[in-house]
Amino acid sequence: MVNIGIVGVGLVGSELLAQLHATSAKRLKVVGLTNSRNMVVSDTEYKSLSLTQWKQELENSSVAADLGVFAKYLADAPDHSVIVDCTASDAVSQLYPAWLKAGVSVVTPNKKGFSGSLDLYKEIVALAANLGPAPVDGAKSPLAYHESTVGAGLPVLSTLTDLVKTGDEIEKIEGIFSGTLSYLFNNFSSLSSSEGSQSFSEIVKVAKELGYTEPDPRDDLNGMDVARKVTICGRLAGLDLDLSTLPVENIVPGPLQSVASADEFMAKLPEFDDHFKQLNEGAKKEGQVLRYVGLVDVKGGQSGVKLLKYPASHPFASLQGSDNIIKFTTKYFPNGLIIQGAGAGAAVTSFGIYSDLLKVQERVEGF
Ligand SMILES: NC(=O)C1=CN([C@@H]2O[C@H](COP(=O)(O)OP(=O)(O)OC[C@H]3O[C@@H](n4cnc5c(N)ncnc54)[C@H](OP(=O)(O)O)[C@@H]3O)[C@@H](O)[C@H]2O)C=CC1
Ligand SMILES: N[C@@H](CC=O)C(=O)O
Repeated sequence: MVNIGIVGVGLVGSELLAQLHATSAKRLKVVGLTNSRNMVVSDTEYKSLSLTQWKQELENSSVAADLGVFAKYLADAPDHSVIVDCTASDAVSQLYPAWLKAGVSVVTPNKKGFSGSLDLYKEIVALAANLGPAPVDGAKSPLAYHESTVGAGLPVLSTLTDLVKTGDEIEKIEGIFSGTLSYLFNNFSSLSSSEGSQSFSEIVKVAKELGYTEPDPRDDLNGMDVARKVTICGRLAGLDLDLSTLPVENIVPGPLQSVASADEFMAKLPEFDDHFKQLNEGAKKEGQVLRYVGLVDVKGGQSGVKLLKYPASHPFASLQGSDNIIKFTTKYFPNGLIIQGAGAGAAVTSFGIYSDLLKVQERVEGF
């Protein structure tokens, strides 16, 4: 039996609990939940918390959130424990090394720990038995899985890891890595779209309502979400990519880059609809569409993130909905290995996290 503690029960964390409940996961047991205010943990016997009443129990809990106490509770469990970080918090990701050192595995869709400081990344890799050279010691070995940090539930990182481990040589990884920006430009910049269709700001609003955006949608439009995914893939492919030096095209209009809150940003975005309309019309006149792409250029050193134009015949031009498309060009796959599908939203993200939890459970229990 594997104990699970979930940090962050917003959109993605709640959906994960719903998926665990719907499938009555037999060898996974949720024993702790915390948001930034309150926490609940089970008793000393680590019984499962209620997967139907958890919201009320967390809201009514008189125990203040304390990630130190939360992690110790999980580390003290008789069976293997996993902390699932479903926040977008940098501060929470800084705690992964301490959790791993205490023997607790980490599963997360949070990109911060794997794309932030290279030192933190290398420390996590060195401590997790599945990522680095740490000795594997059966059920005690802590593991770290983060499939949902790139492409939500799409098998992007597991495929990349397998290619690297089996001796393939990655030349480049390119694609549309953002569900939000895919949805935005698929709907806004199509050669068949009629005049007077939805404005740019209206489509951003829908993407937010559909759960595709980051908690703060500026993190999507400023390119940082894609830059983080490019950094994560680049590091797995052997590059020491760093966000501070990666070229990133920020498409947030200048005057909106410094507004105080996400709400103010959303309220002012309609003032810039004409700016985006003109960009789109420029592309249309050339018979092209706009697409926001990321590139990991292992051989050529040109990794980065940009808004580019593509003709209708290009595969990026005909994507649907929030789909991501990621193409690996490698020694084994000189014509490309392509992964495509829904790349954002609570259901697919939680599917990726749940699959990672099953990998931990299979690895520590052997079935
Ligand atoms: N939406 C998607 O399609 C995808 C999302 N992701 C990632 O999933 C993660 C979660 O996203 P989402 O569910 O939309 O985010 P939400 O904003 O809906 O939820 C975040 C949760 O984290 C909690 N939280 C924040 N800081 C802390 C803290 N310091 N300690 C404890 N809890 C904290 C919040 O608590 P409180 O309410 O108290 O503030 C809230 O419960 C993000 O990292 C995102 O990038 C990854 C792939 C796809
Ligand atoms: N905001 C992100 C969510 C998944 O990582 C996106 O739009 O792709």
